Amino acid sequence: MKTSIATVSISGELPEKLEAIARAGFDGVEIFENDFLAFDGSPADVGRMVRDHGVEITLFQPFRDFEGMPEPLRSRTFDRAERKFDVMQELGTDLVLVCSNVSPASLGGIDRAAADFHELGERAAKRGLKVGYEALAWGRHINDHRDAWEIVRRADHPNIGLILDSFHTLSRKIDINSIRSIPKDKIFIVQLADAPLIDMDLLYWSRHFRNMPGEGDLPVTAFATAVAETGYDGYFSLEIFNDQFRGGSSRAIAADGHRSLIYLGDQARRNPNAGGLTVASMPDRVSVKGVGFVEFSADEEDADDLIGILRTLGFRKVAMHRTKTVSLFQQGDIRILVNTDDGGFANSSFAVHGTLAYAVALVVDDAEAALARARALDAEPFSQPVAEGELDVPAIRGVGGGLIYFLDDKTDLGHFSEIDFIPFDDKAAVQPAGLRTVDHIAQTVAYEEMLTWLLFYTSIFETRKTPMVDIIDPAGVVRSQVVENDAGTLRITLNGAENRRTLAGHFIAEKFGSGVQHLAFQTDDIFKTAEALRKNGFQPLPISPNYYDDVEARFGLDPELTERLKAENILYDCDEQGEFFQLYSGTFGEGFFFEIVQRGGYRGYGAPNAIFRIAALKKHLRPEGLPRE
Ligand SMILES: O=C(O)c1ccc(O)c(O)c1
Ligand SMILES: [Mg+2]
Repeated sequence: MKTSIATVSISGELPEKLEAIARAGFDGVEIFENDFLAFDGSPADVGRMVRDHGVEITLFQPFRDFEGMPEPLRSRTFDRAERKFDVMQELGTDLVLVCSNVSPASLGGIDRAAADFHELGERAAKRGLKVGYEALAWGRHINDHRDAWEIVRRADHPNIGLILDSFHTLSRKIDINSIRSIPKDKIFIVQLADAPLIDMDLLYWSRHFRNMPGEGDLPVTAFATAVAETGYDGYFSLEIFNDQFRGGSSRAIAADGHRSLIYLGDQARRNPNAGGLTVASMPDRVSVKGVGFVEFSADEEDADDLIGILRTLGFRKVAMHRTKTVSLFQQGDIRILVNTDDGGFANSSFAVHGTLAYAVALVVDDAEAALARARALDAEPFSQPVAEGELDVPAIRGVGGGLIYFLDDKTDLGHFSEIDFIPFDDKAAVQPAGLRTVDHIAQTVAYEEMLTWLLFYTSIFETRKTPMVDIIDPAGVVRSQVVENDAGTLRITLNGAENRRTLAGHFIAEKFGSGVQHLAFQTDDIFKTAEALRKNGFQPLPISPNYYDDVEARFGLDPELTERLKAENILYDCDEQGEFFQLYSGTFGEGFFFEIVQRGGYRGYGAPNAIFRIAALKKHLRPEGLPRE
């Protein structure tokens, strides 16, 4: 399998697009005619520029409204084709994509179209060129790859073949089994695109909402697997028309595209019938058994405040790092590191972002295998010098440039807190509050980054994403989507902020980037926890009394329970599986906070309560309101 992407998929002028495409590691690029027309250089210049990057031109496209034209239009389309053949030869590519005719002037008829293609094949052959025919989902007569294939079959010419495009097939729910019987040498190239399921006009959906395989809801992997079952092992080429991508970062979008194809190839290769696909093998998606620790970088002053909150939450300092000023706090299975060291990555992170939970350690079966999987999926590895005798924990860069460490029990990594740390006897009088484990980690990102990180987490880790929900902030909408595993041992909520007046938007603006905005811990008894917290001097986030009237009526709660919830500022929700209780801290710094949850079998995250707690958090952060700009 070789990877390619169409220039239309990313933002910028042609040179910037090509730079980003080459840097992301693609083998090939489809040159879109408009990108080429808008560029000042000659076709030969473009061809040279592509090849200088070590990339191949996979095809030139699109050639429109060709087949089935009545005279005199028919002669003119052939003349047009000859002109494009000239350009292709100058560019240095031998394949052109002809998409099915949408012109009202075009005539139907499989044999008429086949005859046109036969003649085009003859002309192309004279120049050593090839023509691939693709059915647009909205083509006037041909809108199904099965019909396009029948035309190609009847054209019966070695220089005429089929181009498959997952969007056109899957958007129309065409049976992908029909692909399996197409001879592989008649499939000239395969284009891939995913899309979110939205009920709208096919053309509009295709031209504005496509996204990378794995980012949307279409069964693109099954499609690619059906293609691979023919024995096809050529290019899989991304052709992504997306308004947001066109305006986004060319490098980031190209990198996402490359990751999406690597992931798709890995999934397809695992199907025994698609074994002919040449894809490097890599370890399985990483199964996460839990959160090993969360590490904050801070200066002394912020660290004092943070440690103050941790103590009221019932955490005790149990160890000190041997060589760095890092303290380890623990409660139940939850470990929090507070790093105030004046060197190393933590310190650089602090210099840029201020106090922040900049690193998360995940416990996996095999840390080296996890790192290998992540690297195969283009994640950036991280390491820094460690003192003699200390552990060099495998790590990658994650959201906002922060770190994800991998710990396992099969090596010394499982004993990091004994190897790198010295026990500490905490004399502070704190009541343990029954906090057992990390329930979820909430990361706030810019809205445009949501798909990037969803793809990052779902491709590297054994997780799934839940549907997106809108969280209403008094100053705007924040989109929220969860990445989680079945066991509930990894739950990450991603919140995409569109403007800086929302709590989430304010956080990333003030922190100079994306990062962990809150940490949620689990307790088995929220009321007992609340009582212990009170004794520790914990200040819960005050919730409006109006909320409790509403919640009592909405769920038909026993008034006595409502009173207890209200007294402790606990929020309530439930689903078919069970009840859910939430208790929040106030904000720390520019909008970071802690959450405590009790979940029976409840699967969600209390989204219906978000509007109330956001209003309360904002009031806590800035009683006078966030700045208006
Ligand atoms: O939207 C279009 O017109 C268009 C053009 C060429 C393609 O390959 C395609 O999938 C769509
Ligand atoms: Mg296409």
